[in-house]
Amino acid sequence: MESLTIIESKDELVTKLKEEIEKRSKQAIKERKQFSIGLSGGSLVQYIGEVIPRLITDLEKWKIFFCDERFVEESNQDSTYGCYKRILLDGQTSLKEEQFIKINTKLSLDDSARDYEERILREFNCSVDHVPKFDLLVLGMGPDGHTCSLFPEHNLLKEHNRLIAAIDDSPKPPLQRITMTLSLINNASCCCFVITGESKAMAIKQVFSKSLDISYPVQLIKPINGDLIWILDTAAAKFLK
Ligand SMILES: O=C1O[C@H](COP(=O)(O)O)[C@@H](O)[C@H](O)[C@H]1O
Repeated sequence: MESLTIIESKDELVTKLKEEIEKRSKQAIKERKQFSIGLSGGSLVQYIGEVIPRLITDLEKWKIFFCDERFVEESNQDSTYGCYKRILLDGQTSLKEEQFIKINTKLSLDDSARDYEERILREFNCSVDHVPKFDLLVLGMGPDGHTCSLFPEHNLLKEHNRLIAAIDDSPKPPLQRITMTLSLINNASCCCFVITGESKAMAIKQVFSKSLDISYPVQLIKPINGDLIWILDTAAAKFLK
């Protein structure tokens, strides 16, 4: 199933995202007693920070992963985990640090990517030849059509062997990052994009024109056996009819 919702205000966005997360978490917890969610960084952090404290869900059963992460210490303002930690831990919610599966920045970049992949496999009780199935990945998009740390025309778009990969030449700072690859992302039960702001409008127009001439990484997100949800604000959707 693919759906598109265009929202008028931040309150409406938070409500829509809350509905999706609540629905998916209830179903996963009912079926498997655990909910696995992957979060992105950037502008999404503020929305997730408003959604999670309002959710009716069993937060204890959550495992939170990162769709991509900047390879910096968590005290650095670029750290996605660091941003979530400041708004979700320290008493704002009942979430605990152990529920976050995060990268180890004490290792080298490549070892950290391998270590993060192994941790994910362990959390899902998967062997190396099985691809974990996340219940929900919440994704963003940059004005250049990148998602996670998968950038236009980058070699990582052709990575089929790894579930997690390192990038040390990111066109958007910081240079070093760790990201889910397309194989892992497209195996999720649901990929939900949250895209806001006028700077994304041209890329959105081209993505929805389904033109084969343009190749944005977001166009490669097609869950094999799952749902694809687009939540856009009116600014990002301004060229859509
Ligand atoms: O660098 C990143 O950018 C994308 C998009 O961020 P936004 O601020 O334009 O929404 C984000 O989804 C990704 O996680 C992040 O590392």
